[in-house]
Amino acid sequence: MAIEKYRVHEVAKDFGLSTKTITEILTKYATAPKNHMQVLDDHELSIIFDYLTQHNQVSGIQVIFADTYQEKKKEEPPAVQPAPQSPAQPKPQGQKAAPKPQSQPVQQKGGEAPRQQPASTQQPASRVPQKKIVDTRKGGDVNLAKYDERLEDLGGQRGERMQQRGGKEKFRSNQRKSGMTFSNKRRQDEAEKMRRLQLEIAKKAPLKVQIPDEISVGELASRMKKTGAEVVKCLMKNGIMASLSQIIDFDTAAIIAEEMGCKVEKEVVVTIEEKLIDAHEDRPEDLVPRAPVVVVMGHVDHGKTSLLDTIRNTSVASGEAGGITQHIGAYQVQVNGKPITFLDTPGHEAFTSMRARGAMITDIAILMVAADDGIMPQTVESINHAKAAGIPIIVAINKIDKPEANPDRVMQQLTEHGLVPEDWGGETICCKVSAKKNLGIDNLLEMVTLTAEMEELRANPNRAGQGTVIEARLDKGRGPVATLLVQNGTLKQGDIIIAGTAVGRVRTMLDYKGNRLTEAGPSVPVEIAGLSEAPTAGSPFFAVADERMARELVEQRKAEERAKAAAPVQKVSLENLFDQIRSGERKELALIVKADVQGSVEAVKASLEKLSNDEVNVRVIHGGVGAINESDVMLASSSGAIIVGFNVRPDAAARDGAARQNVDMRMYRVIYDCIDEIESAMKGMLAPKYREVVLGHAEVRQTYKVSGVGTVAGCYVQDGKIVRNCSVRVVRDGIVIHEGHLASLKRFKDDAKEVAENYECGMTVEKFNDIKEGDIIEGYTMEEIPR
Ligand SMILES: Nc1nc2c(ncn2[C@@H]2O[C@H](COP(=O)(O)OP(=O)(O)OP(=O)(O)O)[C@@H](O)[C@H]2O)c(=O)[nH]1
Repeated sequence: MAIEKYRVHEVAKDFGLSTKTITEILTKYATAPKNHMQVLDDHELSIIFDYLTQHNQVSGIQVIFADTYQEKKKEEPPAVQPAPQSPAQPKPQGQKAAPKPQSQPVQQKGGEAPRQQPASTQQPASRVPQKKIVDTRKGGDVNLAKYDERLEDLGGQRGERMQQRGGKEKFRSNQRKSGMTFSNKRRQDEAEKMRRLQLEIAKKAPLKVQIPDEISVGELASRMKKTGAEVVKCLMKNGIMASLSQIIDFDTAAIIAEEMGCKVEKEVVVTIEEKLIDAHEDRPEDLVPRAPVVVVMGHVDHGKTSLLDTIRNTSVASGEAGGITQHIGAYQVQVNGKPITFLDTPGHEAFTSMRARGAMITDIAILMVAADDGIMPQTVESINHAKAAGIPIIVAINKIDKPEANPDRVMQQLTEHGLVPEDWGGETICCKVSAKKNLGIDNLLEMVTLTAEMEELRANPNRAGQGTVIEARLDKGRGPVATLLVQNGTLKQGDIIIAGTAVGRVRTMLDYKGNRLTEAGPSVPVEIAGLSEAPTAGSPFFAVADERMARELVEQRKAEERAKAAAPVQKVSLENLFDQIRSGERKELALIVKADVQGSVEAVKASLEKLSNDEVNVRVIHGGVGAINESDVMLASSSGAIIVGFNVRPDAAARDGAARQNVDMRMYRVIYDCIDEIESAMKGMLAPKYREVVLGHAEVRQTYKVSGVGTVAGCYVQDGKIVRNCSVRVVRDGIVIHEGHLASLKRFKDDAKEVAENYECGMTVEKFNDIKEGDIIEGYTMEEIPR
């Protein structure tokens, strides 16, 4: 900005004062100017203006405005008519310079220089005696902006007047310089200063960076407006070696960003799911009691189905004889006016398979134990499944009508599994019932309602319905049909729902009896039609407001599913155990132990649990005798457990399930090996160099004793292949009875290198002759694991 010069003599001239007066003011209040040509700075000018203002007071600000107003009015007629400005104002004549209202009024005659006027610092005050007391600018607290505005106004008016009155060109140019230009300049100066200051502040204020949960180093650098090298260097300073493409977590990124002078804000990414699905927490005052959801578990033939049938049939009003026609996988009964929802899918498999998918739908488990049979392997499984889910167990000791029933023995056995009956001072409710004869069922149901009351099960019926898919199928006439359990809110006919990868409107809604419903509240099971496809059991469903967005979410889920299928991830394995412990992800190592004899189960369980240390707790969530089955795999999958087998093998379904669900199964023959391996894995010292690769299985169909050779097994290769010299194990009823090598492999009379699936062959096992018909010979090799 060009700064115009304003000299002593120009100031004097503009104010109609002598150079001497100005010089005197400056000498008194600042430094004396060298001569009349000296350029004055802002400070000096302020002093002069202040001084003149103080010594040329007006009676009120309105006087000035009144003057201005009147003067303007007067200017309207073409003839220049000096008019009395105010009674106090001296009358100027003709083209004489107008008096300055707030400063020195100057009386000039003709072209006479104002300098000729005798002037002193005292003089102006005496010349405007009528204009009194308006001084707002005393002391250092000067409002410059206001001051400038006044000055500009005055200057502007005077310039205008001068022009009107044919004032000199020179005067006008001075006027511009002194009044208008000067104040504009000052104002611009101020504005410029302000802008610079703001810029400076903005520069100094820390840069705000938004950081998501995970961010690549390169992206972080660009968000912080820094170079990648600077960020990498800062990371290294903090002991983190990371390349530009490496992903770092929010905490690390935040530390780095703060260290580099940025202000960190967490970037919240709102997904379609978050936008679409109402997941707000209910306020306690909105919650009302809801019916408990009960599942019946137990060993085969202990009476689960009979119990469910009895409960269902007795609950049906006599008028509805003929029972329930519509079977929808869940039903509700009323006990003393209180509803109980039963999942009509007996067995823990269904229960655990849902839990494996993250669906926690049951509140209470009824454990059926036949009084004549006692606790059996599946009873133990059921106990452990319910315990893993953390739900209360009510024991129904069934078949008490049988003469051989021995409920006390059952109770004794229960204590061995951590369920101490109430009668014996424990907390487990045990009810003696007969499902067949309908004995004690009422009491059992009452116990269920009591337990439910203790659990304080609540839900909010006044929100959009949500819950879990219990089962779904494709009906020929009705299309995809799903049984849903509403867990919170109220599901209404016509609602748009999304369940896993299925979406659609609730076209029809039926209760378990087949009656049409228009709405269903919490804990109510319903069968609905109207979905685009049959959703998977265990999928959560939600009633949503926006169908288009719901369809978009379904597409997204389908794409995610495809991507997941392409890249399976191992949930927990001995290989990744240490990493998970180190990263704090895992605080507990859950194990399922299966062995050939109960003694081994107990021994292994005790030894493994002793491995617990400060960082990780080792817990055997289930132990049992026999081959590893699908149920074990499901429990492992839903609980994030590793399966440990001793002298047992997984059956075909378990093998498939484990492969599908990435469950780690470890087989051992010696307890010591198992303890050693798990201990090493926990310390991160596991160095498994070899992995077992199962080649195939052959069933022994016939055996021949050949003298000098031993027992020859005539086999049929069921799957895979058997290769000569491969390692084999002989498995009888799921239990490994021998491990060794093949001694010979023949097709008819010839030696064979390998025998493929569906072919017969003869084989002998090195140093083992106790082969029997029905044994399974599993061929395997050890393969090096690339590290
Ligand atoms: N005496 C007597 N028999 C019963 C009782 N409850 C069930 N049974 C019988 O026990 C057998 C098995 O009963 P289910 O209800 O099918 O047993 P489950 O546990 O559902 O069996 P799975 O479905 O095979 O797992 C049937 O023959 C029933 O009649 C009972 O209270 N008393």
